Amino acid sequence: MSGKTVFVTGGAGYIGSHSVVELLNAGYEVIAIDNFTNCVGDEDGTAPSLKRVEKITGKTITFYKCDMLDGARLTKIFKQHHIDCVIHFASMKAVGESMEIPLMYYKNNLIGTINLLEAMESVGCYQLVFSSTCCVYGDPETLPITEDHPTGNVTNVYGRTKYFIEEMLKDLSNSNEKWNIIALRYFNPVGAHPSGLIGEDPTKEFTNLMPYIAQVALKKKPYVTIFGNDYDTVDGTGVRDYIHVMDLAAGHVAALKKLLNDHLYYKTYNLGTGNPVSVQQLVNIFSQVTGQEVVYVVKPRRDGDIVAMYADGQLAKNDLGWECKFSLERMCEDFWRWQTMNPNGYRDENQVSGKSTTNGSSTKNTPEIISSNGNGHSV
Ligand SMILES: O=c1ccn([C@@H]2O[C@H](COP(=O)(O)OP(=O)(O)O[C@H]3O[C@H](CO)[C@H](O)[C@H](O)[C@H]3O)[C@@H](O)[C@H]2O)c(=O)[nH]1
Repeated sequence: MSGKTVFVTGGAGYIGSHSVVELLNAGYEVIAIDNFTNCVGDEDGTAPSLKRVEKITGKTITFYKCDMLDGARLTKIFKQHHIDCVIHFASMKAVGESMEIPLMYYKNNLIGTINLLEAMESVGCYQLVFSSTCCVYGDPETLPITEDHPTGNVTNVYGRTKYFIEEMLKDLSNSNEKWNIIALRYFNPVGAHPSGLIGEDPTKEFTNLMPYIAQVALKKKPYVTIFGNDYDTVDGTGVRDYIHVMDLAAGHVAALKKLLNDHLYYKTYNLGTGNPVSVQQLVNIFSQVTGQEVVYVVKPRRDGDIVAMYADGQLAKNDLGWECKFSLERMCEDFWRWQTMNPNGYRDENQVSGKSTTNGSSTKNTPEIISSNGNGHSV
């Protein structure tokens, strides 16, 4: 058991909540904050996702509803606890939206991070795992992508905020050798915890591929749009590296262990499977695994889309002793379980009761399973 206390920003969100499960299971104490921009929060300021995490793990989380733009409050929380290390997930993250309201993205992501770093400095906490993205590589010059691939040629504002933060963290680690920072560059996280109790529940429109496919399989949307089938790829559709969110979560625990054992100053790692998967392949596999019909329509390419991105994960494997365990089939299966048990995400009445987070209360949920024997097909 680690006995260390980890401060998790964006802890109630999709990747945050799954990582909190892994942290608790690894013996860490967790203090989490969230402002509920990307996830559902209860009216009393508690997080339904984290109540379910407590149910899954049988452990308790200290939670604060807190906006990272409120630097004074952040520092106050740091001064109230002994915090050994930080995992920083919180950010605005929708690529399309970032192009429409860039100032909001720069303000939230950059200033929020600066406030966090100042709060950490104020209590002498210098261990940080930062949630970055493969977006920092821009349109890749070579595949699979290694960590030394050039960064900065980013195609959207969201990715640029992450790139700027990476640069800032690098400067910080050069300025004071006490800093010990890992930036994890995620490829495309999908799937859900195998219990079906926690998963991705976007507060805004569904835009990412797997959540959209699931909405179609649930008959909540009529069809999936495949953005372009004339790329130079295996079947003409876009290629990505989908990674199970539980593998990603385990990657954070591995990174944290590394930080607590070694002084790295500043280091980046890719978290991906290295397995290239096309849009068409994902539609087909999702349909096969779930036995649901996934209707799709091919339309023109989406503006700004990159043709193909997948990771070289060797460095994380060697240094962190971490590798992906879950197959693409398992990603679909677990995502579908979450969706069918919670067709309205955390908004459903909640069947889960358990120990509550700070100020928490029990909630209920109504599972619903829609079945059909169809397969993926186009219209
Ligand atoms: O309805 C859809 C949605 C997506 N796609 C295609 O599916 C692939 C994946 O698209 P997503 O929108 O799911 O994901 P992106 O790769 O565009 O972006 C995601 O992964 C990035 C890293 O690669 C960032 O993390 C970003 O925040 C996150 O949204 C792309 O080829 C896209 O064109 C479709 O064909 N139809």
